[in-house]
Amino acid sequence: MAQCILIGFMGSGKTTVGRLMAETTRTPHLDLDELIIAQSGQSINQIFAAHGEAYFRDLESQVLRSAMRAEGILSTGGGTPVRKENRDLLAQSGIPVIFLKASPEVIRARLKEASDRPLLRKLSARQFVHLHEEREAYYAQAADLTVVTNHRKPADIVREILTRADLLESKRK
Ligand SMILES: Nc1ncnc2c1ncn2[C@@H]1O[C@H](COP(=O)(O)OP(=O)(O)O)[C@@H](O)[C@H]1O
Ligand SMILES: O=C(O)C1=C[C@@H](OP(=O)(O)O)[C@@H](O)[C@H](O)C1
Ligand SMILES: [Mg+2]
Repeated sequence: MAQCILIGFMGSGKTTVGRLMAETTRTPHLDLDELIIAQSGQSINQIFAAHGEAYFRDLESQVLRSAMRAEGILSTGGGTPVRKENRDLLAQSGIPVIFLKASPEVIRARLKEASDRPLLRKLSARQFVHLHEEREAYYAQAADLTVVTNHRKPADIVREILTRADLLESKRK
């Protein structure tokens, strides 16, 4: 079973923090997007372009189910907790869920050059803020622990999560 699950908006740092946390604790890192890419042999952009978002979401739910059973730190995609089926899986898993929270301004700065987030490309500034607000409600609802990541180094964020090991352990018992 995964040690913990990281959730949060695109650019909140789930992949970066998950990778570093896995390295620090010498456990595997499981990243839903990377698993989907490996399984399908296509990039996230290619999957969205060739098959559409619904197809991607089906793959995501399928990969989530198996990744949760594996040992490691699990980084989800920003859209994972939007599906009720996925939220129910998270809630019933007994695995600690950590919400990496970042403001729209910080996220926009981090993802300014990113070309691998197909959902971002088509959003206006207003729509971006709206989507962020809408999704934060799902993240907050699913989280056992919320860590604000604005203007903090990944190593500092990992340290904070690891100081909460007691809380995280108690959920797994
Ligand atoms: N704490 C941080 N401070 C500054 N930049 C960060 C931080 N965490 C992530 N980034 C950068 O933001 C971008 C998105 O990070 P990523 O880990 O892919 O986020 P997510 O998986 O949540 O979409 C990357 O360029 C990454 O280097
Ligand atoms: O928020 C989303 O709906 C998505 C987030 C992405 O992952 P990151 O949150 O790791 O960027 C990736 O799964 C896909 O582009 C869709
Ligand atoms: Mg990611």
